[in-house]
Amino acid sequence: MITIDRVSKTKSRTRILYDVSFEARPGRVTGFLGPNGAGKTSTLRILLGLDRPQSGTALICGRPYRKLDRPLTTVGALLDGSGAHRARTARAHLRWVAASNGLPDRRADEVLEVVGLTSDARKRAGQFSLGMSRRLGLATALLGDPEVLVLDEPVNGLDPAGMRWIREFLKDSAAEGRTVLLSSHLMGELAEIADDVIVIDKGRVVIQGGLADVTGGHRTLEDAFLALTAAEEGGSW
Ligand SMILES: Nc1ncnc2c1ncn2[C@@H]1O[C@H](COP(=O)(O)OP(=O)(O)OP(=O)(O)O)[C@@H](O)[C@H]1O
Repeated sequence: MITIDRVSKTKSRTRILYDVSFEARPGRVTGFLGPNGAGKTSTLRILLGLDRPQSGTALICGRPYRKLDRPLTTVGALLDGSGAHRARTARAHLRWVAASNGLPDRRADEVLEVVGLTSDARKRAGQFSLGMSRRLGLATALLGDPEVLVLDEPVNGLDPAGMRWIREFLKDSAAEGRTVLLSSHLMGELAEIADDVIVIDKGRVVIQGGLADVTGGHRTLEDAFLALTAAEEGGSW
């Protein structure tokens, strides 16, 4: 469960988040949708304890990230890149992260298998393609078998097969009872996978609810969003 309650943030004297509130529930894929610069990454960074809000709270399973002990066992996150040092092999990277969270070495091989990287375990992260790096990042997020997954633009730049793989993976994760929160600026992509949708624009949540409710009487989620924001300044989707 993820609970964001009236989170506000100012950066360089500019307000970038205004009382952002939403929930992401277990067993569901929640899509956090908005154009470039809407505030998605800023919100996720606060949720993951990488930044502090001026006001409001962001909780994972009822606690702020910083209060989780062995956080990897509660939440797995995928932000930019895989997080692995270029010179480290995939397996060495995973073993290192596992050890830092008190997890056994064998988890490295288990998660490599889950993401389909077993045959690349001895390759250095610097030799990985974008799709492989994304899989390695996901493997890292899964090390602690967390009940919550948070992913920032996980399909960005992936080829259709990679996109489909992540989509299926996240759906299966939610079906197993996990809370899955993913951000995207790709409405079509989110419409394929999300059960619930939160739309953010210029730092404010403009609508949230089940996918069908948010799409409402509109043909697509994109039409719904454009109608909501009256296509201010043309947007940048
Ligand atoms: N360090 C900073 N100083 C000032 N403004 C910032 C800073 N970091 C982010 N911002 C601003 O905050 C707003 C939200 O940025 P954020 O990266 O959260 O958006 P986003 O929805 O993730 O966008 P994208 O889809 O482009 O990744 C943007 O207007 C951005 O310019």
